[in-house]
Amino acid sequence: MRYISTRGAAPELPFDDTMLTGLARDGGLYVPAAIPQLTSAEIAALGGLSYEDLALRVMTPFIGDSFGESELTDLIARAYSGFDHVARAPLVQLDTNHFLLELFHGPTLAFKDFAMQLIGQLFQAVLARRGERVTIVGATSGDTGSAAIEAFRGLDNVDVFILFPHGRVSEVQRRQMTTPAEANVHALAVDGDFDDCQGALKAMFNDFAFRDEVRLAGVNSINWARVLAQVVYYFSSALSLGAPHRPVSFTVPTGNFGDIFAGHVARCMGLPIDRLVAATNQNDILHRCLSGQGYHKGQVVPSISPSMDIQVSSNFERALFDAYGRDGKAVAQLMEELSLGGFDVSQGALEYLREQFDSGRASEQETLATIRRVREESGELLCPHSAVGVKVAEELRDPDVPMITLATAHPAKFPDAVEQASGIRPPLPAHMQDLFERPERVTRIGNDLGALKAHIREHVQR
Ligand SMILES: Cc1ncc(COP(=O)(O)O)c(C=O)c1O
Ligand SMILES: N[C@@H](CCOP(=O)(O)O)C(=O)O
Repeated sequence: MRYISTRGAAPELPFDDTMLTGLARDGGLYVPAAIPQLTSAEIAALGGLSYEDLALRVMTPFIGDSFGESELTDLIARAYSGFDHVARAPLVQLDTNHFLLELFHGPTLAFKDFAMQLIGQLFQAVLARRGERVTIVGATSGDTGSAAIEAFRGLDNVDVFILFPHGRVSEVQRRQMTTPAEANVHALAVDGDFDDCQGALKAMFNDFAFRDEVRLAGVNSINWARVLAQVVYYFSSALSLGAPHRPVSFTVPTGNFGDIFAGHVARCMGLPIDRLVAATNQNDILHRCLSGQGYHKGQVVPSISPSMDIQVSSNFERALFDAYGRDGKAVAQLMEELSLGGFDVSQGALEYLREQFDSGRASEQETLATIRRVREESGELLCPHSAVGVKVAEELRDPDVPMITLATAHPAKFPDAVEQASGIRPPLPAHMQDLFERPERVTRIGNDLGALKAHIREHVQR
């Protein structure tokens, strides 16, 4: 399996190099040169497997010979051993034909653990094999950062620097990032929003001298391995509800477009998915774009679902690559226009995108009302991101097709919003009970690329 860049001007790579490289050297994102296909009979044969066995079967065609089967089996087993639910991604029923896919049973209580716990294992295996070390820099609106720190804390051959927007993550999220004591963990509170953090990260990748000097690696969904690991739970949940004999739909709380893009990949592999719905909060650039209004940046507005407070949605580039017939030059041109404020999508590309993705948005009041109502009606306590998903799913779903809404985080990560909506303050699980007593270690830093690079150079362990 070879990987190519969405901007068409970077070297093709195998899976392991793609994973270590992160952003392609032409500024694009890596995607498989061709998506592996499964027949209906092959999908049916995946029914009843454990999550780990399913992960092996779904991911192997993308990984090629970068890892042997027994090594990969072992790494997958280690990745998911810290989850607190034997099904890893259990489904619960909310209503007739409406299901919630609980993706928050990993160590940091968000869907990011599915990919990050695995990537932690894959990185360690490749770095040990090659005798290399890397500097991971990540941008986060709250959940990627804590998941990355959890996956890489204490490793000898990795430093991890996490850029998060100061004052714009929940207190639980912040403490998850600032309380680990390991010397290789560096939490940086940036005076800016998530787009500033992600912009700085991409600029670091595009500065080849810096990139090569610190041996920069990325674990945001820039990294194809992140998207790949997330494809698995689309299969596990659809199989539970009768795939491939019965199509299902998904609604995905969306910000950086990585999670829903994983659903798109599952569908391209042959999983019968009827609708893939992107649900946004008031930062609704994706919903506006899919509604035909072009992709034009505005200000990021803080919300009660802070992990989705994003305007420049990184993985949308992967969808645009497909929408523009895999024309890297066309995508590079669009990204150039985006750096100046935005772009209009051509008619043909828009038709493709609208065939693949539906969309909707939830306001702050609608999100709060959904948390309250779902709690009363079903007993399920939603985090605000999952509530955005449920609200949009209820609006758009076809009653005859099972709808699966992704519950992307545990409500205890956002206790203020959940309490405001429901009157219930969700307790942290046992392993995080003392989170508020642990000492914090964080560097406040300006939204300044030079200062960020200087800080990383100074603190990286050589
Ligand atoms: C809890 C939560 N829900 C939803 C999202 C949006 O996911 P994506 O950025 O993959 O669209 C995020 C951030 O990624 C998140 O942390
Ligand atoms: N919501 C994310 C933003 C970064 O997304 P990623 O999937 O590209 O890592 C977060 O919680 O940090």
